[in-house]
Amino acid sequence: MQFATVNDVILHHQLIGGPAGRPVIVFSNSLGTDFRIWRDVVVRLAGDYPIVTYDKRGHGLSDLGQVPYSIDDHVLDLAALLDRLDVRNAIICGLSVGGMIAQGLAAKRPDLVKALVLCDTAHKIGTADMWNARIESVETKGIESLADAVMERWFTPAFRRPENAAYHGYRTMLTRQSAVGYAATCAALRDADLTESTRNIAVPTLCVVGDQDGSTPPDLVLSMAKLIAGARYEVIKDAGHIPCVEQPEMLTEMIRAFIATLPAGDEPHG
Ligand SMILES: O=C(O)CCC(=O)CC(=O)O
Repeated sequence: MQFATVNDVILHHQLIGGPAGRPVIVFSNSLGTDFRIWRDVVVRLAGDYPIVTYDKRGHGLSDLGQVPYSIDDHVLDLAALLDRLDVRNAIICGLSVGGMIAQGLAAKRPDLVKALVLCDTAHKIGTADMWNARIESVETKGIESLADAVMERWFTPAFRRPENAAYHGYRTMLTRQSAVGYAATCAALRDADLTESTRNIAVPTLCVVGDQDGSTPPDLVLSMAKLIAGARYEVIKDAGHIPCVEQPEMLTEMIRAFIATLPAGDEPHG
């Protein structure tokens, strides 16, 4: 099954089976991307763990739904998708807005969350003025008008070489997203301040960030890690905002090492 209707939107997703008794790893992606950004991490983990990837509403092949969105809309979508797939007690790995969705899920549906990997994200990202300016640009001039500036935050200069086909491919991924879904998710980011609920996160948590992240820099991610009791904090060298694309091997190793520290539990999935 690749498409499921939850909360009145069709969500594009993928469930890759894995050995029984292993926790499911769920990946939630960032603003302006779809679940293909996780590919190079997923291929390294597939076979060892069941894996769920999905396109949040307004992105990839998922529906737009009612706009604008709140973080709760995205959180409730993921909760409903995991209920539909009969996944509980999962490791939720979220990048940027996907990491805010992961934090929100841990607060709202702790039964679904065994542990968190919070990647290049924070409890609060940007300011209202910044998001309102971004929404206005997207609505009046389209995503293309922002794309070069976004690429500078997402990727290191080494990745942005003109001859790097992957760089052009991910730029195309950004510009082909729905401008309406992108702006609606900017509104969700603008309105989200998870400081209080993130302070109460009680599951094992790994916080990671690219050393050259221009969207959620290391200091910001560290400030989130400090809110969460016992959280680990790791910096990935030679990566911008999207280490699953730029340094998938390093990120996968960090995820594996983190999972090795987790207690075994009851991890059913359908
Ligand atoms: O990537 C996200 O989900 C939000 C943070 C952001 O603004 C990314 C960007 O710099 O475009």
